[in-house]
Amino acid sequence: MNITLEQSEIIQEPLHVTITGSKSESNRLLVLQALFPNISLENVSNSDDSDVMQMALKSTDDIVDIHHAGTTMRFLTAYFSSQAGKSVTLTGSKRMKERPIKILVDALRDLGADITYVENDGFPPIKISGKKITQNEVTLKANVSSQYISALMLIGSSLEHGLKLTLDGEITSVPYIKMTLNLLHQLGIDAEFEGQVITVQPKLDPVDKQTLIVESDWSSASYFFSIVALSAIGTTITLSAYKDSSLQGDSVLAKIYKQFGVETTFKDNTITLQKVSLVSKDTVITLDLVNAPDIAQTIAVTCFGLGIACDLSGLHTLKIKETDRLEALKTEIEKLGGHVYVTDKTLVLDASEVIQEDVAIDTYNDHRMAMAFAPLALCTKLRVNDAEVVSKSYPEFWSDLEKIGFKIIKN
Ligand SMILES: O=C(O)C1=C[C@@H](OP(=O)(O)O)[C@@H](O)[C@H](O)C1
Ligand SMILES: C=C(OP(=O)(O)O)C(=O)O
Repeated sequence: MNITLEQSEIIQEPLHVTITGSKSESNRLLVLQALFPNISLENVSNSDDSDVMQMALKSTDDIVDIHHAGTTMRFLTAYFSSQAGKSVTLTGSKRMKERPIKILVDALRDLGADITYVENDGFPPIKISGKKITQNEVTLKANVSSQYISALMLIGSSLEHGLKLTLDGEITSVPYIKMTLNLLHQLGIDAEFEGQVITVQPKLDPVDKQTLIVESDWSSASYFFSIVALSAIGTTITLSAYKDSSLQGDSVLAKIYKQFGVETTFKDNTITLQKVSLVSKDTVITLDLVNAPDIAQTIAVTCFGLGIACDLSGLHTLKIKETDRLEALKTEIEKLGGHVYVTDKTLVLDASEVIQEDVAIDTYNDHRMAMAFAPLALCTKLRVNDAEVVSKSYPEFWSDLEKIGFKIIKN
């Protein structure tokens, strides 16, 4: 489905949006629930990535296709490796077969797991023959994806001797590791993350019966921060359901968007975003996003829409996500008339006055390409190709934009 976004103003009241649960929290908790069925979950994400996680955990098929879902692929690789007697081949989309998994597979093999590559070494699909894992110490490289580390942590307490992970080198996307740690703690699992070492103790007593409520997704909230940043002073949008102390690293948005004149306040599980000041055209937004890689696209496009420069670093993981997000951002912003310079870990955008009208944005099977560019409809008419990609994390994205006044025509 391709769509056209007519140049819009957000005028409809009340400007309130309820966002589905965090897909990162949901996918961790779904794996933990499979290990500890005593727990119940509320506000689980309705994203494709969480749907496919639920489907895979229930599946009795020999082959499980997890499509584009990175966390699902990585978390299930660890989970199925530890399920004695279960044999499964995990596969995914064309892009998933290009997203590396060797660091995780090597770590699991070091622990005694039985995993073989079905097509190309180092990449899905993989065939897993589940085994009882008794070894508990492993070292793995930490600068490629934190998902490998979270995957191991999630199964750690179900292993006979628990786990001791030694992280080699710089650690990327640290808040996601802390999110995993925190969820383990909520279940009463003894786990620590000190320096370069993570330990997870085996859980000998059953986990207490309890309900965990997933906080709504902060990465999804980022598109509304961008919308408010690109709107007139006074524009206000409220989003729910959030917690005052978030486990999601992307909650740093509230601090970052202050620089774009957006004030964030929190009350009763609702965040209120309000445009309170204009941003000077000679502002340069300089940020290291190593802890919040998923909001890089949103921020780059906000800067482009405001006509200001940015200098973003810490982006080395963007090349191995749903698409090469650095190249995709450069191509699409340049189609709109901007100037972007990328390396394999940085993105620099020049300040520019002009935004070309009626450009068709390609989305490269990447939900965040579609959602990050959509707010530009406040500046010009634009088109978005394959707009249905948003369902990977936020299926109601387009209908929520319509609710707040965006004019969307399906082509
Ligand atoms: O653990 C998680 O839920 C995630 C970790 C991050 O990946 P990397 O650690 O590969 O950067 C993030 O980009 C992804 O969207 C979700
Ligand atoms: C990178 C992402 O997801 P994943 O790695 O889980 O596919 C994302 O949602 O931006």
